[in-house]
Amino acid sequence: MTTPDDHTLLRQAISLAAKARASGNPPFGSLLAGPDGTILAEEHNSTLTDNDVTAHPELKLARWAARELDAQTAAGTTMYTSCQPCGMCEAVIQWAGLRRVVFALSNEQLLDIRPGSSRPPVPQDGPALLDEVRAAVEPYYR
Ligand SMILES: Nc1ccnc(=O)[nH]1
Repeated sequence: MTTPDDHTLLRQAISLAAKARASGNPPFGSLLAGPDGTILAEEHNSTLTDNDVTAHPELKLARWAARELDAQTAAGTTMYTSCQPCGMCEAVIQWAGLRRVVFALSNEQLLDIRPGSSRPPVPQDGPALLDEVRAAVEPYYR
């Protein structure tokens, strides 16, 4: 459920998407609104100008929140974003302790506009060297 107040902030995220495009980047924009609704930080996509495929606004904001917000503030902070976060960003939003995301365009709707990015799953080999890795890891948790 989204409210008229959500829509006001969502419109600002959409204007950040336009700003991304004007700066030579794909059109995605996001912002964080704190527990009282004030805007804490804004970002737009900079994947092309930064030459960094991970430079999504959602990721940059979640990392900012992880560094700058205490747990209680993070839990009361909402991310407003022009497009639903991708899997990469969703995980980082979760780790940062944010508890609500409001998006305009869904990932499914984005697929109708733009073909999906084809990044195949990365093969992972392991586990291996259990004794050696346990010696490095276990003392930390004891
Ligand atoms: N939700 C998003 C999809 C693609 N790129 C972005 O920056 N954000």
